[in-house]
Amino acid sequence: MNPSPDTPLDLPLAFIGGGNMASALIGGLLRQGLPPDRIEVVEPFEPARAALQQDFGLAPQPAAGPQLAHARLVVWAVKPQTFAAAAAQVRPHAPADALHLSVAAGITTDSIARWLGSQAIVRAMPNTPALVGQGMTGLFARAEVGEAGRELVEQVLRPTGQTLWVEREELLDAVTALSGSGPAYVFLFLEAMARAGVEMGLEPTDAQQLAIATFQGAAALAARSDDAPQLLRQRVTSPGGTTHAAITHLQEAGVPEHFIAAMHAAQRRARELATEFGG
Ligand SMILES: NC(=O)c1ccc[n+]([C@@H]2O[C@H](COP(=O)([O-])OP(=O)(O)OC[C@H]3O[C@@H](n4cnc5c(N)ncnc54)[C@H](O)[C@@H]3O)[C@@H](O)[C@H]2O)c1
Ligand code: PRO
Repeated sequence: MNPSPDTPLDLPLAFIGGGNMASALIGGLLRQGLPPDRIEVVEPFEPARAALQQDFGLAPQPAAGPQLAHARLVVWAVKPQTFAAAAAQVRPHAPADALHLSVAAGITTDSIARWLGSQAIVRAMPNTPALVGQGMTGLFARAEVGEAGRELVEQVLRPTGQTLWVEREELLDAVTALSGSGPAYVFLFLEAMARAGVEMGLEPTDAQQLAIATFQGAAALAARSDDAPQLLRQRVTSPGGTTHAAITHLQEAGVPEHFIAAMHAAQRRARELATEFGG
C-alpha cells in the first residue's frame, strides 16, 4: 500500500456513492490505467449505475455486500445527509484494515470513525473541475493515517488536479467555502458577464467565449505571476477609464464585502452539516 508516484495504481478500491464526485475521481483513476475491474461501486440509484456502466465499463452494485471484502481504499462519495445510513450498510462488509477517504462536506472524521469503527480516515474536499483534471482538493488525515496512506490518497487524486494538506481538520470548512463551492461562484460570474455581453449586442455564444477565455486568461496570469492579484487588477485599471468605471460600481455596491460574507455563509453551512448529520 505504498505505491510510488510513477507506479500505475493497481489495488482494489470501492466507491460508496456513484454520483458527480465519484465519477470525477473514477474518470481520473481509469485515465491513470487502473483496470475497471479493480473498482467496486455501491450505488442504489439505477440511472446512476447505468451511467457508470456506460461511461466507464464498471459493474456497480445497488447495495453493499461481499464485493467490498478486498477493498484497500474505500471512497465515500455520498451526500452528508446519507453518510450515516450508508456507513451502517457498509461497515459489516468493509475490511478492518481499509483506508477510508471521504469527500462529504462538513462530516467530521470523528463522526466517520464512530460510524465505521476505524481510525484510518482521510477527509478530502475536491471540486468539480476535477472532471477535467483541473481540480483543487483540500486534504486532512487523522493522526493514525501513515505516510503510505497519504501517498495512496495523493496518487488516487493526482489525475484530478492539485492537492493541499491542511493540519487542522476545521480548516477543511474554509477550503469548502473557497475551492469546494468556488466553481459555482465562477459560474455565477460567467453567467452575469455573458448576460451583460448579450444585453450590449453580442451573440450569446460570442459573449460566452469572451467570458470563459477571460477567466482562463486571468487565472493563468495570476498563477504564473509573482505579483499579487491586487496589482494585476490595478494594471488593467486605467485612471478614469472603463475598468475604473466598472470597479467603482462594484465597490460602491459592496460586492467585495458581500462576496466575503457569502463565503462565511458557506463555511457556517459546512459546520452546520457536521452538527445536523454527524450525530
Ligand atoms: N459536487 C460538488 O461540487 C462537490 C464538491 C466537493 C465535495 N462534494 C461532496 O461529495 C459528496 C457527493 O456529492 P455529489 O455531488 O457527487 O452527489 P451526487 O448526488 O451526485 O452523488 C451521491 C450519490 O450517492 C448515492 N447514494 C445515496 N445513498 C447511498 C447509499 N446508502 N449508499 C451508496 N450510495 C448512496 C446517490 O444515489 C448518489 O448517486 C457530497 O458529500 C458532497 O458534499 C461535492
Ligand atoms: N458542493 C457541496 C455543497 O454545496 C460541497 C462543496 C461543493 O455542499
